[in-house]
Amino acid sequence: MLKIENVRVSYNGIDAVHGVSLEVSEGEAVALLGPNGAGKSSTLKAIVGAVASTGRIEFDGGVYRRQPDALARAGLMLVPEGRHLFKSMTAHENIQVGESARRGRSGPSVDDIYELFPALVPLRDRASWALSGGEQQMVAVGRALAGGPRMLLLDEPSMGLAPLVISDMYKSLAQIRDSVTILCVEQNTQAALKLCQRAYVMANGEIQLEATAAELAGQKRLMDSYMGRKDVGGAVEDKAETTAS
Ligand SMILES: Nc1ncnc2c1ncn2[C@@H]1O[C@H](COP(=O)(O)OP(=O)(O)OP(=O)(O)O)[C@@H](O)[C@H]1O
Repeated sequence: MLKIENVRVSYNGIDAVHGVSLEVSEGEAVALLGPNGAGKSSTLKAIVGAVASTGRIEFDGGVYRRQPDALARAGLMLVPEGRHLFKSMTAHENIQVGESARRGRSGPSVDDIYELFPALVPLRDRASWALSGGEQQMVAVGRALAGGPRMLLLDEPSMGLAPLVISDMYKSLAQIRDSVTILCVEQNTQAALKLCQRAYVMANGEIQLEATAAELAGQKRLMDSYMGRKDVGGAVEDKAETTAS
């Protein structure tokens, strides 16, 4: 469904993504893992045309080059890092904005979205700036889902959230996994490997490893070394998994 080949991104002449190729088939949930600065977000931004890039981006059989609107029309939607909600609009209005991008595609109704995120029901009329990080993340995912995506690109859905909130977010994502194809960028390897069937591990702007989630789940030491985590007296120091909201 999504195939990118030899994608390169550079900022002010400095390469951030060095020729990344990856593929996600329809119906799959795939993780793109890696430490800070690996180039994960830049790869997602290149896919949706939010940064200049070179290389080939194929979605649903069509080749796209710097055409963000065309990709959104084709049903590829990004939930960006930091959520980027319309802060003065309510939670409900943000979700309605998503619905207005549906363009005839089928997908979950607004009621379905409240069913997926019941915590949003009493908050629907609250301005988005007054929501917690976890609640804003629910609205951001709900807004993208309301657009009836065929594929969702999720950029660090766990970022800045407390462990229990991450767990709830990932339970909701597991509920939509069978109806939407997913590419999920994460530093929280545990959460992403539970959601996804397969993963790419990225470091220094390159894909270092591709494996099934089951293979990677059994390779904790290897994953920790890729993610730049160190063992502290037997307990693994993992900023991404312990950051509170
Ligand atoms: N707008 C920008 N201008 C200059 N350099 C940038 C810009 N955005 C990202 N970079 C650099 O590109 C490299 C890759 O960054 P990117 O955000 O893609 O990594 P990441 O793997 O998503 O990291 P994180 O998990 O910390 O978000 C980093 O060295 C970063 O400093």
